[in-house]
Amino acid sequence: MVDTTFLTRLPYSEGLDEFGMAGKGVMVNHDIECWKSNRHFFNKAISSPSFDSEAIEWFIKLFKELEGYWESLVNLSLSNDSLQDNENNWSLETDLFSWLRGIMSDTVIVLVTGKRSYSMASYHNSISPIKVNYFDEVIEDIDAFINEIKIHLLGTAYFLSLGPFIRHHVPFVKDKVKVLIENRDSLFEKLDSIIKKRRKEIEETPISAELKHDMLTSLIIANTERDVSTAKTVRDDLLRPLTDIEIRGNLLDVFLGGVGTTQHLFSFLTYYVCHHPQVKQKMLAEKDSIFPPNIPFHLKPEDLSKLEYCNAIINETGRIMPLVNEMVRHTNQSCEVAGYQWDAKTTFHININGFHSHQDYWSDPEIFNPDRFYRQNNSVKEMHKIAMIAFGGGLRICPGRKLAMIELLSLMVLLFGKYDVELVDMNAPLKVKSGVTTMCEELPVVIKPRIKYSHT
Ligand code: HEM
Repeated sequence: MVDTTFLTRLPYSEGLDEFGMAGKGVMVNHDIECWKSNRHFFNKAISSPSFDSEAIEWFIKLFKELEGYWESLVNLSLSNDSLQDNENNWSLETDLFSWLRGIMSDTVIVLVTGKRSYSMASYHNSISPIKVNYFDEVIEDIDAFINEIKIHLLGTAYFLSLGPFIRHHVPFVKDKVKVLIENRDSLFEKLDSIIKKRRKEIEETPISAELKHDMLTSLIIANTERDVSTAKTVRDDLLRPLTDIEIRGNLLDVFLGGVGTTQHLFSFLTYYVCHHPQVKQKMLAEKDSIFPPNIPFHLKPEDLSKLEYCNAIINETGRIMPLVNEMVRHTNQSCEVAGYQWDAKTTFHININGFHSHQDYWSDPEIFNPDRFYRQNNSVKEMHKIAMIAFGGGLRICPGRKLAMIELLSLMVLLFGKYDVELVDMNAPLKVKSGVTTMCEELPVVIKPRIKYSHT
């Protein structure tokens, strides 16, 4: 029997109801039965082996596209002849953080919707006099969309913590809330339009024809005659097709959870790796031993698990610089925690950084040391299981962690394997903003080809 004492993240909130989030999707869904069925479909849609392969394939394609933009920027500063002569001798100073926003957003959007967005192209066009053309994008004005997601995520706090009178009548607050509601409407309209178009495409596809593997298609066909999957992890009465509003809730959550997170974590990782040359060396040695330089390779899901040290670097980055600062749980029944009795309807705010820097679990917790997670014995693994909660824990653990690891490991292989990445200013502190989450703001780097590396 599963212990459901701490299954709820937040209690019902009339503010979240007004913001269109209460009882929808997975992230802030207070209704356990509804959460269970949404989470079941969410997990199913993003955890199939074909989804993992597709994630890597798209990531490789999008990384190639990114290299094309860098090449175009380098070409602007070198004549064609000198570029030919110096194929391995150019350098590009650029904001890696902005490119990461592009590649991570474009990856999640294509995997979720099955259609392209052009966030990297849009960033390229904003900094280069040479513009690239793109067409057939699933979301017009991708920058506005990504901004709307960020505003919605940060704006949730207003609806959670302020009562209706303050939200709608107090000067300044009411103006901010009005902007947030307009932002919500614009965001929901875009999501609804994506769902409606895909529903129509599916309806027009003959029953005998194979459908795409993207998350949106999986959510639309779930428990309909088109659903070929038999995997069940919830009670039969919860297995019913999802409504468009429920699908919108899931799409919103995958974008809220999946668009910015890996971008920030990879920025932190790059910063720490650049400040620890011995870690960088060990990381490159591992990569080169699995994918030798100058021998073409094609990344596959099973290759990623061989990258034990790269995995350890990601874990250590998530430990020392957790992206999400609080894990929240609300309980509807009285309980005992840490030797104290707690009444029903208590909300617990768990300080993730407190766990990650606790002296009982970690020696020298302020030191960046991926070896803590490298080739651990079982007792260390068990100890770290409760002390390391970068992706949360229990039944509400992050459902996107596998996709996040695929993106992060693939990028480590492709970027650091092929390019030498250095910070522009080694003395500059990492520029971050911290609230419920810690977000990177920029990461100026110099990128050069790794001399002995040839293209794959
Ligand atoms: C480095 C990347 C990421 C980090 C560090 C991260 C971290 C977290 C954390 C700490 C939680 C709270 C878990 C808990 O309360 O126990 C969470 C929940 C969640 N994450 Fe992630 N996440 C990442 C990437 C992603 C991605 C790529 C997606 C989508 C594909 C995603 C979707 C979600 C969703 C939907 C939830 C709510 C789950 C629920 O309440 O059932 N996350 N994440």
